[in-house]
Amino acid sequence: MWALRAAVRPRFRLFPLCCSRTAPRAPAPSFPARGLAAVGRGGPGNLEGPWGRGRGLRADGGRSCAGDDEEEPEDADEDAEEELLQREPLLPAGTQRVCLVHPDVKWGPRKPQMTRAEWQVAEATALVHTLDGWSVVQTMVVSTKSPDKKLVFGKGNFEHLTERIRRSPDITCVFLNVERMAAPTKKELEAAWGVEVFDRFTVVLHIFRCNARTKEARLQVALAEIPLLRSNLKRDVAHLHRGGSGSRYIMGSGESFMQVQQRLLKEKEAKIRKALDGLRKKRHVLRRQRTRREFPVVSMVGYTNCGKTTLIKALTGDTALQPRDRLFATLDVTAHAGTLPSRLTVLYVDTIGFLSQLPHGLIESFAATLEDVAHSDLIVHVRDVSHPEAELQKASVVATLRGLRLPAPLLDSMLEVHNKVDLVPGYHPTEPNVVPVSALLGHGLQELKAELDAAVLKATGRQVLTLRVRLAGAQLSWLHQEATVQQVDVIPEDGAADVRVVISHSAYGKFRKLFPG
Ligand SMILES: Nc1nc2c(ncn2[C@@H]2O[C@H](COP(=O)(O)OP(=O)(O)OP(=O)(O)O)[C@@H](O)[C@H]2O)c(=O)[nH]1
Ligand SMILES: [Mg+2]
Repeated sequence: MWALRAAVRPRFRLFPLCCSRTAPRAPAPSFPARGLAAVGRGGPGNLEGPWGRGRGLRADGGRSCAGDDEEEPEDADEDAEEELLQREPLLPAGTQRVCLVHPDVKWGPRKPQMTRAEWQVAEATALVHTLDGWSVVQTMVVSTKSPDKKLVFGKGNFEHLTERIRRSPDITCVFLNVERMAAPTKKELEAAWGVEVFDRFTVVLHIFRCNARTKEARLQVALAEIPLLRSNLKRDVAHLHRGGSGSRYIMGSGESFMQVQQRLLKEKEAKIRKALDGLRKKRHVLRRQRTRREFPVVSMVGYTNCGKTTLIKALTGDTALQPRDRLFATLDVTAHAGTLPSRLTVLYVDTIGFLSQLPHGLIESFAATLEDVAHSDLIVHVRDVSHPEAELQKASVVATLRGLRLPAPLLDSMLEVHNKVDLVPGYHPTEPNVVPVSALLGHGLQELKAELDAAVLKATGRQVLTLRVRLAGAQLSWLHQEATVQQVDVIPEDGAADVRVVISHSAYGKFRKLFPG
């Protein structure tokens, strides 16, 4: 920063010490984005709000996921919401030795673009290892022309695969690396292989369940699960009918078992949407308050595990942030206050990471959370340039952002950060306008902060001005309140001061009106 101080004239000088717009002196605590109103109550160094409470969860309706505490319901609404979150486990408990089966589509319209089977397998393996007690004991990459067919593979390959799985007693389940598996496919594969079979949707959903902390994130996961419950319902009803144990009509209601279950599911979906709507309204109110306080918001987006949380931690010094070497470590959108060289306080929003072929329903369910990205002043796209599939990851993130229909100026002004350069000796970005950093080692952070400063000032229409104010009046304290005071040079003989401020257009307009001349 303090190049600014070097430019000071040899006069008596004051630096702002306690204004609400200056840097928090202690590292600011993190807080869920929906709790941003707290900023308005005492500045970012003095946040209060729900982030201090244990944000535990019962993620799978019975078995709590590692590291979670129970969250106390506060009122009847919360009780009802808790009830919506009680669900059957998606995946079996305990240690699992997984056989990863990857259908390799080498030709045709379903062939994945820009990627190779080995990286898809590596990503699927990383997903499995995210689950406590789960490990991949065998990996089988099997060619197929038509992954949409009921048995996914051609006859010969399928028989060969079945024999290999059947001959391996150490395998406890199979992860079939397809986006979604139809219920009849799952049933037939399980019958043939003699173990449970899961698709990417179920595995990712389970990880989401385990990692979601806030009520909103948990409800969003519950909403994303509805299609899965629907297809399970069809399977269960077919099973009941075949077993002859399901009565076709529920006594007196005139509804079949299937209709009752579907109705209940519809009601559940409506309740979840309503609860989410309530949270969304709260979020809107809080966002309005935040806009009034005019803290610029910088959203960090990027592929999962690229280092978003680590970078925010490095930029803010927020020790509450816990980066982890696992996919989807962050599921709750949280905001963290930091200071730029101009002394401007900004809020960095940590977001859920993206994944190529992330099931659509999941992204849609998280659209409300991602609304914060749409309402930010600047988007920073963090990339892991040490990753062999860095280009594919970039394409996947950009495509997802486009799908969110963000305002064009926001997409156009996006800043790209190349992270983990410490893992690529001699790294030099080939593209212009990108900032190379190592969030872990703290390399390149000053350059990044300078870029962020310029981009935030531009995006928010703020300007750096030097204003002459009278010391006797209220101008100086008004500027401390409504702008970011960078420097005050007192001119004793005039009873005045030259004040350098970062000020928004609207605040400057108010200043001129309040203190004409
Ligand atoms: N070597 C190196 N590792 C890094 C760097 N930045 C982050 N990491 C590591 O990458 C892993 C993931 O970091 P996170 O900050 O949790 O990544 P994220 O993008 O927030 O991940 P999700 O929340 O899961 O999407 C952690 O093990 C970090 O220590 C870096 O600059 N260099
Ligand atoms: Mg994270």
